[in-house]
Amino acid sequence: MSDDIVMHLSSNSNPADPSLPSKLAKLEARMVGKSSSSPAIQSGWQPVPSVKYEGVEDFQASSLSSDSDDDNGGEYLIQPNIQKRQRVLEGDHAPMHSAGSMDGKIKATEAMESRISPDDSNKRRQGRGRGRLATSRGRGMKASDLMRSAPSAASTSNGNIEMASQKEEVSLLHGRIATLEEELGKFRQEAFDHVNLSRQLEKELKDIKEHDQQMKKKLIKVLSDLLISVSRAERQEARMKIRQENSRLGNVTVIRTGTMITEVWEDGQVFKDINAQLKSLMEAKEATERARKLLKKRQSDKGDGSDSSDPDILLLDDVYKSQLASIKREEDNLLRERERCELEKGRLIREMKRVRDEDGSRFNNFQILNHRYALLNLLGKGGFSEVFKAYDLMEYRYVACKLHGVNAQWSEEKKQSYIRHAVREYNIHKTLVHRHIVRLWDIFEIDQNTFCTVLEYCSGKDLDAVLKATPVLTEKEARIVIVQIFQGLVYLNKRSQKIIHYDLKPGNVLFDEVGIAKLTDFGLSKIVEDDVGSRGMELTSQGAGTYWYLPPECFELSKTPLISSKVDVWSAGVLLYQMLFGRRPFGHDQTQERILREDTIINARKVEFPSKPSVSNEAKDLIRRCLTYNQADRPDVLTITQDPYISYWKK
Ligand SMILES: Nc1ncnc2c1ncn2[C@@H]1O[C@H](COP(=O)(O)OP(=O)(O)OP(=O)(O)O)[C@@H](O)[C@H]1O
Repeated sequence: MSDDIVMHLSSNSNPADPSLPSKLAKLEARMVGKSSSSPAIQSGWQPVPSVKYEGVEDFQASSLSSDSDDDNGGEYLIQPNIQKRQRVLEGDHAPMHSAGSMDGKIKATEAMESRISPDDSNKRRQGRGRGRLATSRGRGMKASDLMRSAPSAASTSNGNIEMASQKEEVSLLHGRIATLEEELGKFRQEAFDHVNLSRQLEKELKDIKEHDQQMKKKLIKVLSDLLISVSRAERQEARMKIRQENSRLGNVTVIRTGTMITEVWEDGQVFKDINAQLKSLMEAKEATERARKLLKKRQSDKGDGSDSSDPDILLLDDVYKSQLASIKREEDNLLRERERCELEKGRLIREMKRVRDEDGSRFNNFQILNHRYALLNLLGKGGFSEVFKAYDLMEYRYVACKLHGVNAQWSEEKKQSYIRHAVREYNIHKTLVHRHIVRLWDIFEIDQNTFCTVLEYCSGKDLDAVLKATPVLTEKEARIVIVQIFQGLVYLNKRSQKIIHYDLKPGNVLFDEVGIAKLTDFGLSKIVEDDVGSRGMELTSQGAGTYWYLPPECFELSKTPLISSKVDVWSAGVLLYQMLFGRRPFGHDQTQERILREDTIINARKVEFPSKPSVSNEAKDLIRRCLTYNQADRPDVLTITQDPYISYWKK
């Protein structure tokens, strides 16, 4: 039996359709009442070969179509079924009457329905059922017409058996339909439940999202409150420490001379104590030297040299000598202690300046910038900027917020030039991603005169602070730092767009919490354009930079200097020298102005090394190569980094 038949029956099994029971009743009545007097049986039935009666579908069609002409055509209705029955008995399996095959069809239909939505399948089933019904009727009409013209040859008993089997089959189908409808109902209920569940889940998701948002807000509030209270505590501690150090190391006092008020530094107790001890040592030294002189005089006054072996005199002389040696030792200790205190004093002065700058900053009250960066304490103040430690509330990490202030008094032209400069720096810096280069995360405007760049936070000191605290590093430490600096420079020179840093100095080398060195401040950097030849690019910002660290070509006045990565090689050489010897190779004690006036760098033809501390020849050779006076002879970044002293990590 085809799917269509199942559909057809299913559509007719609808209790709302009363026609099926009446049709069945009619069918039964015909079979019972008319079969014995059937003329077809009397005259003998002749099969009609041209009529195709294959399966129930056709039987259904003919039986359904026959309900309108039961008076004259009923006797023929069973004929095709006898024929079919004969075929079945003969082994023709084409028509699918058996319950087994019905079952198979129904199962296939169910399987199909399970793959499509119950509603859809139901609709389709009903639609197809109706369509097939109309078609079957059409075909049924033709069949019955033909049958009317054909003589019937079936016996009554055969007809009864056939009818009984049809009835059974119909009731079976009714049962099936009822099961299917029941299942359909279940599917519908399930679908309804799923829709409800998905609505409920959607609502729950929305609630969770809202809750998440609220929690996030709370978290940010708790986090920033916590950060603020830690920062407040740090501020208090810093000020308390300064007060303690002030009495020990010194403080700023105000001196009034007429109408002029000047601030001067007054040393603290530790310096007074050391100086007093040095003074008394000096006095003791002088007294001992005086006594020794007297002894010598007594010896020479006698003139006969007889006392030269006088044990008393010999002993006294040794006592004086030993006393002088002891005084010298103490003096040396005190001088070393004073030097150490001087370094502490320097640190205190910088910290006092930082705190003063922090108190004077308009950003000192823990603002949250750009709804994201919680400003904490001031790290330091540069020429036109303040750098604050901050916390990124979105990425959950510390950052350094550099606040660039454009002076409101500046002319519009100067403001624009400054902003252009900063944006240029940002555009260069933001593309740099390397372990030895400070990352630039973000830039945004705060108000008309202020904008902020957000940098990777380096919690260690910068190299300038390190060298102020410990002017001479061991060679091993110095080498580790310079190797990292060169690695950063190699990165800048291996990009498709090469960059000259141009402002390498201790203040622009930062350290993170685990001591990794990173280059920062690309404010004076130059992008080396593709068309620049091997001789270098024009230096358009002559005069900028820190002169102790710049090579001779940057001071060329007769023509526009041509520069290359060799500028950074020179600066790195100066840095290595300074780390090893505690001073810069050229113009160490000179001011920037004096370096220019006296052409210090223009005359820096040969580098000299102090005898102390002792440094390896490899280090000295590298410094000499970096500080090659003639730019043409000086190696560039990629060449100098082949030096074994720098490439030692490859061993
Ligand atoms: N990314 C950072 N992480 C931690 N500290 C930083 C960071 N950037 C700068 N600082 C610190 O902030 C202070 C000021 O930095 P800034 O670069 O403004 O100073 P500068 O180099 O002295 O000034 P200028 O750029 O005007 O020469 C310095 O002490 C520096 O160590």
